[in-house]
Amino acid sequence: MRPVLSPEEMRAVEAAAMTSGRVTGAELMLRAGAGVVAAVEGRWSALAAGGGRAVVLAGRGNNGGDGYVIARLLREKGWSVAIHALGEPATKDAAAMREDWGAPVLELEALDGAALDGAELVVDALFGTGLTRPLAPAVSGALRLAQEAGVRLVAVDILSGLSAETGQVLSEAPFVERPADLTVTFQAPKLGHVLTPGARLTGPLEVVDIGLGAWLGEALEGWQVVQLTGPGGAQDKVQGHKYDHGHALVFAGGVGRGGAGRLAARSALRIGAGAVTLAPTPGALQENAAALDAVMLRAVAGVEAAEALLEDSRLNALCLGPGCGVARAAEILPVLARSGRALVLDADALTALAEEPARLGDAGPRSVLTPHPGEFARLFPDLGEALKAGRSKLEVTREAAARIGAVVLLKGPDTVIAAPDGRAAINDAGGQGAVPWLATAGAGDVLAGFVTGLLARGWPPFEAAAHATWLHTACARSFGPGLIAEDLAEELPKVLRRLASGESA
Ligand SMILES: NC(=O)C1=CN([C@@H]2O[C@H](COP(=O)(O)OP(=O)(O)OC[C@H]3O[C@@H](n4cnc5c(N)ncnc54)[C@H](O)[C@@H]3O)[C@@H](O)[C@H]2O)[C@@H](O)CC1
Ligand SMILES: [K+]
Repeated sequence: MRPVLSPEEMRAVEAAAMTSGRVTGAELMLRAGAGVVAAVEGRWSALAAGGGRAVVLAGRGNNGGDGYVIARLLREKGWSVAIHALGEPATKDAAAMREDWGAPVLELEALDGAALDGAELVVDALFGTGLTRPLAPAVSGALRLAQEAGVRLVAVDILSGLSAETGQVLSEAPFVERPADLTVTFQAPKLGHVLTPGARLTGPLEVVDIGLGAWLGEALEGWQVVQLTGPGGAQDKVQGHKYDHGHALVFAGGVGRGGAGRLAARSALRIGAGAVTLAPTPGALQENAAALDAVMLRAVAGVEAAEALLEDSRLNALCLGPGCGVARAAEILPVLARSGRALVLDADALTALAEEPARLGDAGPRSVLTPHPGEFARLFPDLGEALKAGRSKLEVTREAAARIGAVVLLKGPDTVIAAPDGRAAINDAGGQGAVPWLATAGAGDVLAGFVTGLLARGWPPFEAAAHATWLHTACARSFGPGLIAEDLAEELPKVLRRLASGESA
């Protein structure tokens, strides 16, 4: 796990550092520029010898200021460097760096194919965390030329055109969706690096320490967003009886509709719930019995049977939705909500909730809702619209969680998990660690089962949702292409074994 900052938080960190008097903006800019050059040399050792041709695209703000530093450092290493700038520097520090460059600067409009011909490196220092409006066509046009020339493209802080806040593309003209060959950011990743499409367009990301570590914690007391980069807690089961690890109850549907529930149930068992019971309709008991061994079975016809079953206080985590049927989910949901147990609501349970929005608050603080974007938009139509209109996925998920007082896990290549208190985690599976083969039928049922299993083991809802999400992608990554949902839970032991031995998952 590592912190992910909004542009505003990054500015607060920078301001705290400068207010302390221990570092100046110019010093930070010099460190940033030097960090980019070192990252380029580290990534492409052939470039470390210098002597190549580089084109630096510089904006008018401090991102451009970093560009002037990079240009000067490359020149000192024997590179031939041309700078194409959007205009005169508009900040004091950037102007000072332009001064230190001391050589002519070309206009951005003068960038053409000839200027890029034979170049080994294009440095994009047009806009960084300050981008708030769509790129003008002249700017995206210059970027497009560089992207289409096939020259190595290094983005300073963030690819220009990406919002560091939302990860959305901000551009008036169509934007070439070619990922940067390297993005070098400072001190900590920004939201725009982990939310899609930013995660994909960022390309490989390097985070350079520019000496702001001391102020990170101090300035960000309310800072609560993390990127899931590893397991979210200890894996080990402590010694004990099976019921010391909880007993999960997964509701399933009627005849011929048991697959999703079985996947969820098996996944809950694999992730370590001490016992798991599947509860289909009485008519579907036989077919489920034929397909299950370690997972136990109890038929539940409706409300009364559910209530009777929940008298068993060992059943401590419930899962409603996968393959359950909307009518059945709607009928049983109030019983489960009243029970106060930890509760995962997925699939048909979410559809049932969307049909009766007044019940959204019933879920309760120990619940986790796991919608995909379509379900999310049905549950929270205004937030779904806001998302479509470019509002941050992080913010809408947080708002949804705060509204209903439960954890919301909004799926996608950039799954966002938000707690009602504002904590949030982003699982970036859309960028470098992309696992496209995870988009397969039943994968969501497995995720619901993983969350349920961790809840049964006593994990708090936010941590359970975050950790399950991370393990889910780790399983997909470990299995690789050809994956079907059945493979996910079967891959889990291998992933857990690797984690236990300290290897990466
Ligand atoms: N925050 C920090 O601690 C550090 C920041 N540094 C650099 O400074 C950058 C941020 O600099 P700035 O805040 O000056 O912002 P930028 O250089 O990203 O943008 C410059 C200005 O352009 C304007 N603008 C926004 N969208 C526009 C558009 N579509 N067309 C035209 N103008 C637009 C904004 O007013 C913005 O302030 C970072 O990305 C990073 O590269 C580094 O120098 C080192 C330290
Ligand atoms: K940039």
